[in-house]
Amino acid sequence: MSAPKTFEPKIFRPEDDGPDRPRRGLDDESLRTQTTIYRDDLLAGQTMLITGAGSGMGKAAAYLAARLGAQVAICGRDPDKLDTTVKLVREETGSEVLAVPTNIRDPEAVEALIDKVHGHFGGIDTIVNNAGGQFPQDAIDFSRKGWLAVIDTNLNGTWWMMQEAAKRWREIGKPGNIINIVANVERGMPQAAHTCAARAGVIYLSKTLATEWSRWNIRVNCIGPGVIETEGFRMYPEEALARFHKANPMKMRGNAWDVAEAIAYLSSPAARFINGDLLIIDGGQAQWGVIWPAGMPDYFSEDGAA
Ligand SMILES: CCCCCCCCC/C=C/C(=O)SCCNC(=O)CCNC(=O)[C@H](O)C(C)(C)COP(=O)(O)OP(=O)(O)OC[C@H]1O[C@@H](n2cnc3c(N)ncnc32)[C@H](O)[C@@H]1OP(=O)(O)O
Ligand SMILES: NC(=O)C1=CN([C@@H]2O[C@H](COP(=O)(O)OP(=O)(O)OC[C@H]3O[C@@H](n4cnc5c(N)ncnc54)[C@H](OP(=O)(O)O)[C@@H]3O)[C@@H](O)[C@H]2O)C=CC1
Repeated sequence: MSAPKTFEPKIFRPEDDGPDRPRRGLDDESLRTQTTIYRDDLLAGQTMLITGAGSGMGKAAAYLAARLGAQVAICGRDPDKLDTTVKLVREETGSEVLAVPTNIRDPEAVEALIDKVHGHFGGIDTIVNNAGGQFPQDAIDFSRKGWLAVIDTNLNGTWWMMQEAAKRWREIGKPGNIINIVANVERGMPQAAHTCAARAGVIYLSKTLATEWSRWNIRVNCIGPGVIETEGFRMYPEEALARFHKANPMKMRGNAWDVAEAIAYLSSPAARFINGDLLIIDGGQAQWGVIWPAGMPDYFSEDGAA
């Protein structure tokens, strides 16, 4: 008879696993060597604003966009992280990225950001709402502040960006393209209920706006990543991370480049007739597995109580 298990998830803070955790995700050296199927000038003449681009998928997307000829503006809260993207792009492409430290939760700061990018580049063609995140916890234990932080970042912050961008596009009579990075939430996700609520909100907001805003030639689409190995993995305990890839039938983790290439596609002329859609990039996780971002409680294990 197997020994009884005692695992119950508890609050996990990124520092709990110690300072020596492996750094995850594509580092600058790996980004520099990524290849792409796209032609060099695919995005030439286009200006893109990418949020949360000091790390992870946002950084990869900014770098790829610049490589494909786009003018790129980025934001995030931490200016030092943004600087690493500016430096990478400058060294690899010779282009200057406009970095504007901004908290997307602050609607006035978002308005100023849109103003600044318009002023600097003379317009914006594509906005990528990638900034976001959450912490893993059973919903019943969410603090009020924690719930509000996740909803405010992922739902409200994304909305402020969309509305400010669209108001400007309507005002100047120019077309627009919005790409929202959400998550694969179709079947919900235990220990991530706050983010599921926010992301589902963004998905259905996007589908609605794709209709309302088509009269101004503004397209709105979402990308739903599954398990994509990035710096963001620090938010999860090692024990949970060790199982993440088992949630998809390919039993692998995607990387930031997988998502960056999808962003480039949705930004390109090839996507001109795609509107209101959700592109899932998850290796088939939606049809197959489940993730427990804080670790699976005994109750749900095969030999757990039921
Ligand atoms: C998409 C797929 C789904 C998750 C499924 C996972 C599978 C897919 C793999 C990866 C998915 C990813 O998204 S990876 C990307 C992850 N990247 C990120 O999450 C980066 C950005 N995240 C954040 O900034 C934070 O997590 C977030 C809470 C959203 C905002 O933080 P802020 O800095 O504004 O706020 P804080 O001051 O830190 O926290 C505010 C309150 O939130 C609560 N709080 C914060 N951290 C907490 C913690 N670890 N455990 C409990 N509670 C916590 C506390 O009540 C805090 O108040 P006090 O008690 O007073 O402090
Ligand atoms: N990695 C994965 O498997 C998955 C990720 N996602 C989502 O994809 C997006 C990118 O994640 P990923 O690259 O993995 O993780 P990262 O943590 O590397 O990236 C998230 C970025 O968002 C920025 N950010 C967070 N809050 C704010 C804010 N209030 N204002 C402005 N910027 C903010 C962060 O920068 P700073 O701290 O400087 O503000 C950070 O650079 C996130 O929305 C994430 O939740 C969804 C599904 C799966």
